Amino acid sequence: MASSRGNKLKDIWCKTSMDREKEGKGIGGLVVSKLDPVEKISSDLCVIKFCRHDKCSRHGFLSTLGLSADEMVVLSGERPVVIALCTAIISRVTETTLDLIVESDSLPRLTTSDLVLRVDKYEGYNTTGLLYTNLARLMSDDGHSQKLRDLIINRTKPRFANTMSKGCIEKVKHIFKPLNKPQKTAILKVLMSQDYVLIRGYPGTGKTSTIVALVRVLQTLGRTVLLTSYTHSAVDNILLKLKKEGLKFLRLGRLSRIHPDIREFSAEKRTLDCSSVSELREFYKSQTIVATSCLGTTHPVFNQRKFDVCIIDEASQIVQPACLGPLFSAGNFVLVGDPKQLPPVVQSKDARSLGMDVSLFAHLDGVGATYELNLQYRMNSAIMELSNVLTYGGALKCGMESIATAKLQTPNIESVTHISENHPWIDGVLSPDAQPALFLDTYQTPAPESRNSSGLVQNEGEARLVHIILKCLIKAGVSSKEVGVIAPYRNQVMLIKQLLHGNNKSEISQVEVNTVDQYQGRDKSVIIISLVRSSREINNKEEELLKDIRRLNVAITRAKHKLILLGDRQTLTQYSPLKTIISTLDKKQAISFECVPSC
Ligand SMILES: Nc1ncnc2c1ncn2[C@@H]1O[C@H](COP(=O)(O)OP(=O)(O)OP(=O)(O)O)[C@@H](O)[C@H]1O
Repeated sequence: MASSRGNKLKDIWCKTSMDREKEGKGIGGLVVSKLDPVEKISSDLCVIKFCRHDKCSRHGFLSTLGLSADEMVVLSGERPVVIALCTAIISRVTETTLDLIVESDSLPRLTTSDLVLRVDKYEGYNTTGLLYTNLARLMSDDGHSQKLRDLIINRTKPRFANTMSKGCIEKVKHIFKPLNKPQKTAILKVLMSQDYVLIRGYPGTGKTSTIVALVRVLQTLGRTVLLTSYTHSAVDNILLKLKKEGLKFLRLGRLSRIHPDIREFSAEKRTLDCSSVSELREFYKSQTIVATSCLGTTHPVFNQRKFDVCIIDEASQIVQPACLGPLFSAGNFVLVGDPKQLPPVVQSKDARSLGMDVSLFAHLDGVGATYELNLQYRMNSAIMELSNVLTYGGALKCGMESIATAKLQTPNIESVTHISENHPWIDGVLSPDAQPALFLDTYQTPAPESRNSSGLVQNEGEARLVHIILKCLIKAGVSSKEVGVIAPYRNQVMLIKQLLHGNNKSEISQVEVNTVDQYQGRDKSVIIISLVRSSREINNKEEELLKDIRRLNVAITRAKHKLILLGDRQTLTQYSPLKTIISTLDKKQAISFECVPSC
């Protein structure tokens, strides 16, 4: 079903109107009728009468071509080609005319002289259809699309105003107070921007806090804001903080996808008092902060109005055609992300090799509008150092001394003593003077990788070791909510979960076990990473995950106070990112030692 719907949508782009007509799915060669072409039926809607173009070679009655009253259609230009000018409802089809109900705002686009049109049955949009629409809009003739083409395709240098008025700065001074210098600079640059700004936020550097401050600043200065991200949870993550700051906003999207604490701001709830179309229109026009997902920009409000600034969070994880959607609705845009963390998820290797996983952020990075947030408030200095060696070359810095020196708190460490008698290595992991970042080498341990019945790789020895470490951490007084386990392979995640969930009520079963992708944007006091591979055998797909610097960077930067990497040094040092990490830990005597999972 899904694929047939997708194919039908593709047909609007790929099939001629003649072909669509033969299938009963469209009519081409249409022009606005010269006789009574437009009838106004309300303040917002009108009926436009279409007929065949004089020179159209197709004959036969329009009423026999398969389209009928009340059906929804997409109107496009056939000559010149302009895909998806607007949607319309068929009001009447006669032998020679087709009457369509359209929003009055669309009228100027449809009544352009010499425009020959086609209509296609609207069969619902899926994501792919929307992505194609965004690309088609980028190619359209209007000034805004042309500006976006210049900036995105030609990578024209974005423009900035030279100064900002003192009055403006005075008005927002109080919002700037708690921010650090890079955060302030980034916001000032947005205020001076005439095209776009990229805010590259390293892990834990306060991207969300900066967005929240930026929205407050823009609102104080009377500018309108469109706030988006690819996922609903990322949008609501910021909205929850805006709500805390006492800001009012409009959240578009299906109620079921909106965080329960944000639903009071949904369009559904906030328009309850509107009793006419014009009241609704006024309501939507008056909102200064509107938030939705990137795919939610199909809402009619985006045809009616533009925003001063569009902010897209987690932009380095969004494929370009999806990221484009909100940009058509704002004069200026801000992308927030970090191309050195997870890229957009693109399953197809061919698509990746053609650049589908290059986000708009990564594409525009380096053109001259990137501002960095590099002061982080998450990791202690030992963990941060690993990320610097792997990725940031020393640019990542601690925002506060107390963060740099923070240690894992283990108030009941004495109760672990009897376990560490059997497992002396536990002392090296958990004692108060143990290193904050560790690599446990399982090379001489019974921890070989194996395959489950479906051939997926796993490592039972490592899973048992994770279990022992977790038991000790919890006994030592660390809350299970503050510990996270990461594995690169889903099967290992399952295996560890099964081991922990033996007793559903135990605290250990509350520990979160997941792949890296599920952890982006979050942190835990302790992170244990089970690296699984312990073999020279090569499997390309499995290798890809271990070679991926960005994935490893995200995994290690989730830990605030303690990071424990678990794996077979001989195997893992074949992969250059892991080799870098393991040799950095060696240099610092932050140990690589043998452990025996005998319990
Ligand atoms: N200027 C600042 N001074 C002190 N603390 C700050 C500052 N900016 C952010 N923080 C703190 O840093 C922590 C991380 O902030 P935030 O959640 O905004 O980061 P983030 O960059 O969105 O994180 P992620 O890397 O997970 O996306 C929060 O506890 C926040 O209060």
